[in-house]
Amino acid sequence: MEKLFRTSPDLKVIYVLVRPKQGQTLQQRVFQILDSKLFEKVKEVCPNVHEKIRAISADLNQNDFAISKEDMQELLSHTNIVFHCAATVRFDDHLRHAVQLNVTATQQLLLMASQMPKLEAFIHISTAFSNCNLKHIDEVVYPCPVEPKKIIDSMEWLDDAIIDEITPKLIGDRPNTYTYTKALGEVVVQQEGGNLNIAIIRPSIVGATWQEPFPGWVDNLNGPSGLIIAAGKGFLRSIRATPMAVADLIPADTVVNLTLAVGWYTAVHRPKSTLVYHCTSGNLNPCNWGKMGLQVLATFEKIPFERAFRRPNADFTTNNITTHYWNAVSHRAPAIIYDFYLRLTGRKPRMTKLMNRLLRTLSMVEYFINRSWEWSTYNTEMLMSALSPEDQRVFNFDVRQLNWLEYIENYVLGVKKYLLKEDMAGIPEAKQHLKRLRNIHYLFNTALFLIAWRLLIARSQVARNVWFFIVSFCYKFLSYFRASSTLNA
Ligand SMILES: CCCCCCCCCCCCCCCCCCCCCCCCCC(=O)SCCNC(=O)CCNC(=O)[C@H](O)C(C)(C)COP(=O)(O)OP(=O)(O)OC[C@H]1O[C@@H](n2cnc3c(N)ncnc32)[C@H](O)[C@@H]1OP(=O)(O)O
Ligand SMILES: NC(=O)C1=CN([C@@H]2O[C@H](COP(=O)(O)OP(=O)(O)OC[C@H]3O[C@@H](n4cnc5c(N)ncnc54)[C@H](OP(=O)(O)O)[C@@H]3O)[C@@H](O)[C@H]2O)C=CC1
Repeated sequence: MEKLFRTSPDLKVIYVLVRPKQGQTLQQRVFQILDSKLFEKVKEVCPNVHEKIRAISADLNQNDFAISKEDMQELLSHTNIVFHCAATVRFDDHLRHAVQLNVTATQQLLLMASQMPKLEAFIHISTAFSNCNLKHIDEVVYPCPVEPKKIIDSMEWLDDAIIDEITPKLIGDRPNTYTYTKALGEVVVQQEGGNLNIAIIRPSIVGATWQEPFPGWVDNLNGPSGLIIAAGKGFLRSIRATPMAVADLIPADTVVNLTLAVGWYTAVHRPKSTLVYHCTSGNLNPCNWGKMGLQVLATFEKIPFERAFRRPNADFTTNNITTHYWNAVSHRAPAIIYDFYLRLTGRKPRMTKLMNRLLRTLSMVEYFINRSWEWSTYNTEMLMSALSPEDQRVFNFDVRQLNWLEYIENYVLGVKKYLLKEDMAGIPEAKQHLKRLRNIHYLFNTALFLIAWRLLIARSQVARNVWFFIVSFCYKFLSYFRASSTLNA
C-alpha cells in the first residue's frame, strides 16, 4: 500500500481485507499502520491517503470470508487487481488450519475473483520454499502427490487425531505444514484459475527493507528477525547452522517492487499461462549464513540492544553432539541459574520457559539454515528487461546491487528501532551494561574455576602433586628473578 500510493498518488482506492484483533477494531488497526513512520513519505505526495484505504472486515477462516453483502458487492464490482498474501506462516500449525487458510481460502478467493468483471490480474504470494524438498527449483508449479481437492475434502470429515497421524505421511519430505500447504495453494491457483490472468510470486526469506521507504524497516518476527533479537539480547548463544550454506534473504521492498511490476505485466501483457516469479537472491548475489552471522555480531558491538541478559556471543555449531552440549551449557544452565536467582529474590521465574521457546524455534528453522537451494530466475529476469529504464529504477528488484554488509547492519538497526522500539540515545547505557555483564562473566568463571580446583585437590593426589609443583616452580622462578635483579644492582 505504501509503495503504491507513493508512486501512484492518483490511485482511487485500495480495499484491504482485515480482521479485528487484540481488542482493536479493523479501522484502528489500519490507522495505526497509516499513522506510523512507514507512511510519512506517502503523506507528502498523497495527504488524503486515509480516505483512499478502505478496510473491509473479513476473516479468511469463515465462509465467504464473513464479508458483509454490501462490502462484497463493492469489492466484486470495483476491483481491478487482487494481491493475495494472507496466510498462516507458522511452521507448526495444525494441518487442518493450515489447509483452511493457505489452500481453501485461496480457492474461495479465486471464486470471488472470477465474479469480478473489471479484474485485470490476480497475484498470488507463495514462498520459494513451497518445493523445498527439491534442490533445484524452476519457475513452474509442481504437482502434489495428493490432489488439493481431496485434501480439502478430507479435512472436513477427519478428526484431529487422525489428521495428526497422517500429517507426516502427507507432508512427506517437506519439513512442515507451512511449506506443504503453500505448495497445495499453488496447485489450486493453477487448476482453478479458470480464465483469470494469474501470476505466482515466490519470495525466499523476507528481511527488513533495503532502501524504501527507508532502510531497515521491519514489523514482524518472521525469518531471522526474532533470532537477531534473541542473539542481541544474549539469549541465543549457539545455533546449528552450516556457515557456507546460502542465506537466501530478500529485502521486503524488493518483494514489493517485484510484486507491483508483476501486477503491471500480468494485467498489460496477459501471458497465456500462469507465470511463476522467483524473488530470491542466492543465484544473483549470494551471501552465506557465516558472513551474515559475523556481520550481525559486529553490528551488536557498535549498536547494542538494551538490557541484555548476557553479552551477545553466538556461534554456529555443525553437529548434533555439540548442539546438545551448547544447548545444555549455554542455554538451559544459565536459564536455570537465573530462575533460581529470581525465586530467591521473590520474583516469578520465566527464563526457562523463554529458553524452551527459543530452542523450539531453533529446531524449526534448522532445516532452512543447513541447506542451499538453487532457484532459477528466468521469468524475473525477463520481467526486468520488460520494464522501461525509469520503471527499473522506481520498481528496482535487481538484488545484484545489494551490499550485504551494509544491508545487515541496517537490518539490525531496524530491529532495534522498529521492533524493540529502543531509542538510539540509550546506546552508551547499553554499552555500560555490556561491560558490567563482561565483568560478571569473568568473575563467575574465575570463581567457578577456583571452586572446581579446590574440590579437585581435596580429592585427588595427582592434582595435589600438580598444584605443589606449580607453586614451587613459581616460588623458584621468583627467587631466581629477585637474586638476579640484586646482582645487577
Ligand atoms: C562463522 C561464525 C558465525 C557466527 C555467527 C553467530 C550468529 C548469531 C546471529 C544470529 C542471527 C542470524 C540467525 C540466522 C537464523 C535465521 C533463521 C531463518 C529462518 C528461515 C526460515 C525461512 C523459511 C521460509 C520463509 C517463508 O516462506 S515464510 C515465513 C516464515 N515463518 C516464520 O518465520 C514463522 C515462524 N514461527 C513459528 O512457526 C512459531 O512462532 C514458532 C517458532 C513455532 C513458535 O511458536 P510458539 O511457541 O507457539 O509461540 P508463538 O506464540 O508463535 O510465539 C511465542 C513468542 O515467540 C516469538 N516469536 C515468534 N516467531 C518467532 C521467531 N521466528 N523467532 C523468534 N521469536 C519468535 C513471539 O513473538 C512470541 O513472543 P511473546 O509475544 O511471547 O513475547
Ligand atoms: N516472511 C517471510 O519470510 C515470507 C513470507 N512469505 C509469504 O508472504 C505472505 C505474508 O507473510 P508475512 O508478512 O511474513 O506474514 P504475516 O503473518 O505477517 O502475514 C500474514 C497476513 O495474513 C493475515 N491473515 C492470517 N489469517 C487470516 C485470517 N483468517 N483472516 C484474515 N487475514 C488473515 C494476517 O492478518 P493478521 O495481521 O490479522 O494476523 C497477516 O496480515 C504469506 O503469504 C507468506 O507465505 C513468503 C516467503 C517468505
